[in-house]
Amino acid sequence: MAKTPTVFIDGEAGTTGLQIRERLAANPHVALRSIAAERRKDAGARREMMEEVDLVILCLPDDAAKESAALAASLGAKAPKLLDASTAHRVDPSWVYGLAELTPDQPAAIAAAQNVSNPGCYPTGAILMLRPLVEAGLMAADHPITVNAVSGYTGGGKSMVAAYESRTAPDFEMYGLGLRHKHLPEMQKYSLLTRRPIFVPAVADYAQGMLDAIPLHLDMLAGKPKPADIEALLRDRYAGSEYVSVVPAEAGGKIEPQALNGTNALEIRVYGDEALGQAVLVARFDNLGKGASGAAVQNLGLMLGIPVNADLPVAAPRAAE
Ligand SMILES: NC(=O)C1=CN([C@@H]2O[C@H](COP(=O)(O)OP(=O)(O)OC[C@H]3O[C@@H](n4cnc5c(N)ncnc54)[C@H](OP(=O)(O)O)[C@@H]3O)[C@@H](O)[C@H]2O)C=CC1
Ligand SMILES: CC(=O)N[C@@H](CCC(=O)OP(=O)(O)O)C(=O)O
Repeated sequence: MAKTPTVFIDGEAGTTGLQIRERLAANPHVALRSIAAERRKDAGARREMMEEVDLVILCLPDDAAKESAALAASLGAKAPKLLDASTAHRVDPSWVYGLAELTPDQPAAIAAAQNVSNPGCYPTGAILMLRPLVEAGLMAADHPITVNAVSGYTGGGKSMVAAYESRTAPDFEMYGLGLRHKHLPEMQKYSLLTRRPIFVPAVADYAQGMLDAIPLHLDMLAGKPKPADIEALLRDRYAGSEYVSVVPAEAGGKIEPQALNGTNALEIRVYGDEALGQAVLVARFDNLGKGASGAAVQNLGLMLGIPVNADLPVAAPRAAE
C-alpha cells in the first residue's frame, strides 16, 4: 500500500493554519505532523520537520514565509513541496499560482509544481470575474477597472481578530486608500490587465465573509454586451466547476457577504440594467474558505493527488437524548 503523505502546517496556530488543520484533521489520506508549541519558531526544528514531510503549508507573515522557503531550498533534493498562504511568492514566476480555476490547465500545473502560492482573498474573486472577459476580447487589457470589496475581520489575522473582539476597532472602515494594497500586483497580473486597477477594500464588524464588486460601463466593452451576455460568458467559463458558480442576481439589488461561510464555494452574480448600459459583477465567498484555507486544501489535494474536503467538516448531528 502507498505511504500516507505527511504534511506540516508552519503557523498552525494562526487564523489560516487553524482552519486548514480543521479541514485536514479527519482526512485519512494525509498525516499531519506538528512541532512542539515552544519550538515552533525555531529554525532548526522547522528544518528538521521539513526534511521529514512530503509537503509544508506556510501560514506565516511574509518575512517568515520567505525564511521558511529558504530553509526548504537549503534541503536540495530532500526539500518538501511548499504551499505558501502568504503574499511573498504570488507574482514570483518560479512559483505556480494556486488558483485552480484560473485556466483549464491550472490544476495540472498545480499538481506538477514543487512550490505553489495560495492566492490572496480579494484577488481570488476579482480575477475569476475579470480574466474571462479579457481572454474573450470583451474587455481591453488597459480597461480602467475599480474593485470595491468588503471583508470580515478574520481577514486581518490574529491581531485584527483581537482588536474587533475587544471592541477597539471601528464597526466599518475603508482602507487601502493609499492605492498600494499588497494584493494589487497579483490582481493585475492574473486578470491579464496592463492598467493597474484601483482597489478599495473595507473591513467590518463581522468575522468572516467577503464580497468583491466590479462596476462596468457596458458601452466601453467590445461589442457593447448586455448584462445577460456577460453572465452567459462567465457561466460557460465555469460550467462544471466544483467550487465556482455563476448564479442569477437577486431582484432588489442586495447581497450580504456571509452566506458561504465554512465552504470553499465562490458565487458570481451579474447585476445590471440593460437600458442604462451598466452592470456590477459581484463575487461572494468566505475569506477564510475559498479566500484562504479552503483554497489551500483544494491545492493540497491536487499537489498530493489525494481526495480532500475543502469545506469545513459539518458538525455531526447530536444523538437524541
Ligand atoms: N486571514 C486571512 O483571511 C488570510 C491570510 N492569509 C495569509 O496567511 C498568512 C497567515 O495569516 P493569518 O493566519 O491570518 O495570520 P495570523 O496572525 O493569524 O497567524 C500567523 C501565525 O504565524 C506564526 N508566526 C509568526 N512568525 C513566525 C515565525 N517566524 N515562525 C513560525 N511561526 C510564526 C504566528 O505565531 P504567534 O501565535 O506567536 O503570533 C501565528 O500563529 C499571512 O501571510 C496572511 O497574509 C492569506 C489569505 C487570507
Ligand atoms: C481585512 C484585512 O485586513 N485583510 C487583509 C488581507 C487578507 C489576505 O488575504 O491576506 P493575504 O494577502 O495574506 O492573502 C488585508 O487587506 O491586508
